Amino acid sequence: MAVLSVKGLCKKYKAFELKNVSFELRRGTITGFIGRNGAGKTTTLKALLHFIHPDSGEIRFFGQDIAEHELAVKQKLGFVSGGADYYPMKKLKAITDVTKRFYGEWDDGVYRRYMKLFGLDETKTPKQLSEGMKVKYSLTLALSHHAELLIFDEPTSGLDPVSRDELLDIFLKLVEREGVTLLFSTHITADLEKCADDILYIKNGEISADMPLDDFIAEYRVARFAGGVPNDGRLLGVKRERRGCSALMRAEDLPAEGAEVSDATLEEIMVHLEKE
Ligand SMILES: Nc1ncnc2c1ncn2[C@@H]1O[C@H](COP(=O)(O)OP(=O)(O)OP(=O)(O)O)[C@@H](O)[C@H]1O
Repeated sequence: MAVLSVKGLCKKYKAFELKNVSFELRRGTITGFIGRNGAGKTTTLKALLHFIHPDSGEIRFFGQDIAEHELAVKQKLGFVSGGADYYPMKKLKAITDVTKRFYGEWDDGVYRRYMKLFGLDETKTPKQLSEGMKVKYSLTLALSHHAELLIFDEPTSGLDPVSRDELLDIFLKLVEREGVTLLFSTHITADLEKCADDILYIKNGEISADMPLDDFIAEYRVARFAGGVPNDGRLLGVKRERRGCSALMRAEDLPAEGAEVSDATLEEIMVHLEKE
């Protein structure tokens, strides 16, 4: 049974549409949710959790339909989208006390451990925290009730490189030791190369790739040209570089004439594909 199964999720706004989004998450895996600004990542994540109401689609967490079992499902979930901006003038301790009442599996020991690790002080208010610290506090709340599935919207974007690395280590440990499943959106593709098993790639409201990260990366090569680019239909997303040009090629295609061909990073694949 999939930890999360999404079928035909649709949501229409005036100038944007989430089109028939379908995917599944396997237990004990990390999935990176990628796509350009405005591609529909936050809309998808919020619609999954019914923070916004989808127009149609079936969403099942742990085999249960969220529309029918919302409270039971949310007990087993940790969700973070942005920092703690609610109750800006309340002390963290007061916010924690309210939050923990909701969760049957709340674990004060785990909470204290993350508060200490992230250097958070309970006597402060969200207003007194930096953006990165607000995210860390939201993550602490999400990580303190033994959630089986964690869904985070850009959890690393406001963090310094050391904190980002620490957080990715936490993700890997949670998966390894507790079999937790994680879905998170990010623009920092290097983070995914460090920890993701699978990627989910959304383009203009539609899923354009859903597969193991290693397979996705293995599908492509980067071809670099010192001079002009040959007129070759197999070259994808040609772009100018400081010296010459580069393009993406499918790995099964023959190297283009005059090109220096190398493995592609996830960032290179995205940048070139988005030019198509
Ligand atoms: N409440 C809303 N009403 C109308 N349009 C909306 C609403 N919320 C989001 N949108 C539109 O939906 C589109 C997708 O937005 P979304 O926030 O899901 O993108 P994203 O992939 O998360 O982008 P980013 O990487 O910038 O966070 C955007 O064009 C946005 O303007």
